[in-house]
Amino acid sequence: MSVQHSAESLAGSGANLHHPHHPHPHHLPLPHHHHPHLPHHPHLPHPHHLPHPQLRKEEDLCKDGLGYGVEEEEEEEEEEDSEEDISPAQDNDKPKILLMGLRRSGKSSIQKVVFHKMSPNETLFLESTNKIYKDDISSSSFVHFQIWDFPGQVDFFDPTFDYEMIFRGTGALIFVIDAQDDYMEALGRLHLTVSRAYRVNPDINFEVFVHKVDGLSDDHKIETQRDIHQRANDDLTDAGLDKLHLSFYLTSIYDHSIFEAFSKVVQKLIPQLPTLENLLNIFISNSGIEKAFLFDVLSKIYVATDSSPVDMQSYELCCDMIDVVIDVSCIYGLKEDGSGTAYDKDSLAIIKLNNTTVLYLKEVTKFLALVCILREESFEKKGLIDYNFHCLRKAIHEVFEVTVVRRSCLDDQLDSPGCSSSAVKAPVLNGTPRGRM
Ligand SMILES: Nc1nc2c(ncn2[C@@H]2O[C@H](COP(=O)(O)OP(=O)(O)OP(=O)(O)O)[C@@H](O)[C@H]2O)c(=O)[nH]1
Repeated sequence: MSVQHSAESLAGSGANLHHPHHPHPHHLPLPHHHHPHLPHHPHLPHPHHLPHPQLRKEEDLCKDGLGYGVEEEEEEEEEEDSEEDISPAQDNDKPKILLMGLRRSGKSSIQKVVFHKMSPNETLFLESTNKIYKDDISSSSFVHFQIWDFPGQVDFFDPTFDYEMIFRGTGALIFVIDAQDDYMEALGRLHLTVSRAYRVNPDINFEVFVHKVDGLSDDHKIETQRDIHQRANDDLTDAGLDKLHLSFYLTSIYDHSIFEAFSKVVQKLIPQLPTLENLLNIFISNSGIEKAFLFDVLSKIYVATDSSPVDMQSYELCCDMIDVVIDVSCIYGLKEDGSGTAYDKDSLAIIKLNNTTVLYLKEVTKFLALVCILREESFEKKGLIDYNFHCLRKAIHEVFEVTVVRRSCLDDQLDSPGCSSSAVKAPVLNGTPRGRM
């Protein structure tokens, strides 16, 4: 059970509901901390089919005399839909994201803050990681992968460390550099790590988090990133690895930058991204919406957004909206005995800010929510928005249903005795053929 609510004038300016250096509201010890009530479920990806969303402009709706009537009729269908397991990957098909970097660079903190709702201040007490820690994100989230947190002192020359096996099944390698520390040693380690990984699997996405930038001034941040970028790329050029591409992000666990960076890392691993982006573009342009994000509710990673640029304030505002909705639902939406879920198919929230901005959140799947930012005038056409949302939701379900069908066909083929496994190509994730591990 969830709470539907509309809160007027929640934030003064409509932005920045929290200060970066204070614990974020979602880190306060509210009941959703571990999201115990978010449902649990299975998964899948790969659509190559763009469903026709049939979104409508206002005139079309009026012409047909459609609107809520149609929505109500189809509501029952939707209920069934939302019980289905729709998410991007099957167990065998989970991409791995590796977190590497020197000791104390912040790897475990990143993993705990983004995926386990740990408060940034609590990370001060994290103990050093001594062995590879594997975290399976799939049971509670749409984003479906394993994160492997490595100890800082990984030794590539240790014969018990089978780095070939590890890199072969990897979708993304995140290398964390402590920007508050002298980073020359980290750069040497970065070079060694990425060059080894690249030789084993050139399809890995190499992501460099220039981390702990909360302690740096804006100018210093940019200068540090430029310097690290330059040195890392020079090292690669000297080693003849010009084709190895590194992406850089300025991150901190004390603000939303770590969630934003992780969103971008994860998006590169979602094959349906262009389709989702396209659907969101059609949706916003037909509904008078300024910006729309498709969020993984648990992690607050945005799985997709329309193609207009993302500004940090809008992203933060939408993250805060998710926190508010889940917190209110946890407090007032559960049954007395604590049963029920804080996020379900009825989850819907509208928040009107006092600067004529409206925030609109609605459930899309068990794990995904659409969060939109729009102007008050556009919200007058709420019927149109609701109708178009209904079409968008259906299309998103179709995108992942197609994938489920494709996957199960592929599995049938692999299992059938007449079919040699070599006759069927291994599933490809972002160009990375993945063996079953
Ligand atoms: N200021 C600041 N400190 C951070 C940030 N992220 C992590 N830290 C701190 O950095 C310290 C080390 O963090 P860990 O997450 O344990 O580092 P690690 O890389 O996992 O360390 P090992 O397990 O030894 O490899 C902790 O005290 C964290 O609180 C950040 O964004 N900003």
